[in-house]
Amino acid sequence: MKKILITGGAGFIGSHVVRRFVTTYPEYHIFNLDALTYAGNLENLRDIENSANYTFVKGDIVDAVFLDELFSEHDFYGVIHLAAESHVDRSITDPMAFVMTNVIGTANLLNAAKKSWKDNLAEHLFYHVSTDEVYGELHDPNEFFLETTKYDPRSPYSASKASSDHLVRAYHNTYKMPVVISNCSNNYGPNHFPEKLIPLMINNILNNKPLPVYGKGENIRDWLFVEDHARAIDVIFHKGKNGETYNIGGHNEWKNIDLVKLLCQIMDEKLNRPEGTSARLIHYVTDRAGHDLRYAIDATKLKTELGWVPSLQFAEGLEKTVNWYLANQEWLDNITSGAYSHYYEEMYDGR
Ligand SMILES: Cc1cn([C@H]2C[C@H](O)[C@@H](COP(=O)(O)OP(=O)(O)O[C@H]3O[C@H](C)C(=O)[C@H](O)[C@H]3O)O2)c(=O)[nH]c1=O
Repeated sequence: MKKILITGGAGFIGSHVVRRFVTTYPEYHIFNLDALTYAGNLENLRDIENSANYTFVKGDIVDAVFLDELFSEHDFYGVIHLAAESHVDRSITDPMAFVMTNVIGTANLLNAAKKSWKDNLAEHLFYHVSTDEVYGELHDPNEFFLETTKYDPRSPYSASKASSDHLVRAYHNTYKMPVVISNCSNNYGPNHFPEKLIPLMINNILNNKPLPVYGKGENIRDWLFVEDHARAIDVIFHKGKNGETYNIGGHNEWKNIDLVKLLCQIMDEKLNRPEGTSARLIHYVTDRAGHDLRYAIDATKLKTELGWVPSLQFAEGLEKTVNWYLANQEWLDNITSGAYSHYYEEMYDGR
């Protein structure tokens, strides 16, 4: 049985990747390593936690000694590295947390893998899951990020992810570690922590709280359903070429304000509220510092070389997402006011 280590598997994207691998590949044993910081939540994996091919390990990738011990205990065939601090706003107020986890943590993981795999390095794989934010921002509507686009990270978050991408490439070039990297656009779907735009808006609409739209709401993001991202990771892990980078995206660009208005409309329908009720909650607030204008990704390489395309239309994905939050209000309440609320209150100002 091949052992695979997935880091950050209790988080939003990580939990979807863990579920996909545990349920699709009984021939693998999946180890989910997660520090269970504020956004990691084992509730996300209740349905698969008793699977014979699944083990949860609590630990922090910043702890190099712990990682060395873990790698000496298990001969992992591969690593899929998703553990990261991911919220841009938090990176503006606390950049060092991002440097520690995203840069130092990734370096520790690469080192532990390199030491453990030294006798047969070529037979292993280190997969780094990254973001399209490393490419900076776009202004020309006809331009898209390509795998060859020069890195231009502009927030502490994206700079920390760019650094970790560079470290992974450095281990490939210097030590010949087999690696793949993917850079994905904005994800949405079930289990998304309600600090990010879509779940925050859903949560605030449910609770009749103001909907904070940064600046004029003109910034553009490309949205991809999280299960489509997990499927892309599966495809790249199995078929990606050693040393290559793959962009992943939904080809689904939305101005923030249009997306918020659409969510208001869907929520009014679902909650049987008169049309326009939720939209009245929209508040334009001070813009994010250094707010990137537009992210748009070209995922042609992934399509032509590995055959991946997104499976869900946005309308279908949003419908699924909203339905999930309505059916799982306890999950949301546990984070915002229940069992996990101290994290939410401490780390987030509760907008
Ligand atoms: C939370 C919030 C956000 N926004 C705006 C800011 C952005 O233009 C957009 C999406 O923000 P969010 O923080 O959800 O996501 P991004 O800053 O685009 O970054 C996300 O997508 C990339 C790919 C990652 O790699 C990040 O890890 C992930 O967090 O909505 C608002 O207007 N109001 C709000 O309350």
